[in-house]
Amino acid sequence: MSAYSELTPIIVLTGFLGSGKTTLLNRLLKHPALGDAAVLINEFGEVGIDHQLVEAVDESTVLLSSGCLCCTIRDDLKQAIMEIHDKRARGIVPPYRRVIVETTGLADPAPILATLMNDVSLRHHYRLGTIITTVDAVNGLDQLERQEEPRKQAAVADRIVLTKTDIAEPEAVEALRHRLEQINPSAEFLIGQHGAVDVERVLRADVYDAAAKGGEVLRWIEAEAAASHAHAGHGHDVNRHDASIHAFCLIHDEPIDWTVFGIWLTMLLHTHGEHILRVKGLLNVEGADTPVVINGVQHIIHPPIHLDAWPDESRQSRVVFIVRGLERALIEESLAVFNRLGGGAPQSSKAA
Ligand SMILES: Nc1nc2c(ncn2[C@@H]2O[C@H](COP(=O)(O)OP(=O)(O)OP(=O)(O)O)[C@@H](O)[C@H]2O)c(=O)[nH]1
Repeated sequence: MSAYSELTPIIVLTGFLGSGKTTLLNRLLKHPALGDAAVLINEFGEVGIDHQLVEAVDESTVLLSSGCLCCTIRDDLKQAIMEIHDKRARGIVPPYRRVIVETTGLADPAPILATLMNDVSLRHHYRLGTIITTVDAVNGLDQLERQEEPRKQAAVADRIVLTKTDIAEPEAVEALRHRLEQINPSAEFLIGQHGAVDVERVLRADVYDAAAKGGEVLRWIEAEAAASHAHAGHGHDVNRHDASIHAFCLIHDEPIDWTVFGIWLTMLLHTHGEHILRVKGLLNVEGADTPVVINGVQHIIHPPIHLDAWPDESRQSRVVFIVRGLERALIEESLAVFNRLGGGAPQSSKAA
């Protein structure tokens, strides 16, 4: 076994759906300390888009799209890290000094931490580093009340990065911070508008100390470690997530009319935003050579981003929805109406 100081730290970047993980990751990867980091990205649902939005995508970026990281963690995460480790040893990927794992927004962090802390083969070469949790200042308080995942994500954090403070009311930011301090008094708080954080502060003393987070966090991790021994190889725990949450992807081959699409999405989020936890897509827009990225979180649509190039060969538009208690058929029907009126929206859908 290597000396502790020689172990490669694994930074975990977590935070609820749409809270700004990928935005922050892109900023972190520009910092010299993290420029060579290996990155593992996990998405909820079959069709991943995030890895296409991380700017420094290369052989050191691995997409774990087979499901939710916290469910398949015992095999997939370990396997992905060991594969990249092996590639580093054989010179197939450039040497890296850190690994960053971006979880899904729906991740329960406990099994992830349990694996990174306790897996015998990982422990030979890796150690858990800083846990960074992004919390959306606009939707965060509501998400903390409604869902268990964001509460756990906040509770395990070393650093909590408050995002979207630029579009939130100052009183709302204060109330959110107060709630987060109750959940995790040991975390250091940072403001990270559009991912702009003090990276030195984020990385300082990157040794994870579960004991400092309070008894509850230790109990979660120990329970996961015990469950991992009891159920080795059992795979996905269907009860881990609220069964009313599901993801699907709409795909469209022809270029999309931007104005009509914008009206449809605005109306959809206005009416059903409470149930639309996340929508993100890569659009082939009429008259544009390169794709437009759209992002929505509940009732909010973020400004679209024009990419400089397509991330892959496909020129299809892809829009991923993660919804709670909303039927896919409802969105498809609304699309059908839209298509009859204006045309040009995604038509087919793929379950995830
Ligand atoms: N105004 C504002 N928008 C932000 C900020 N941070 C992120 N965003 C926007 O929020 C949207 C979602 O950001 P992402 O980085 O994709 O969020 P994520 O947590 O990776 O999303 P999932 O992987 O789907 O959970 C994007 O449109 C971002 O541009 C911020 O500080 N201020």
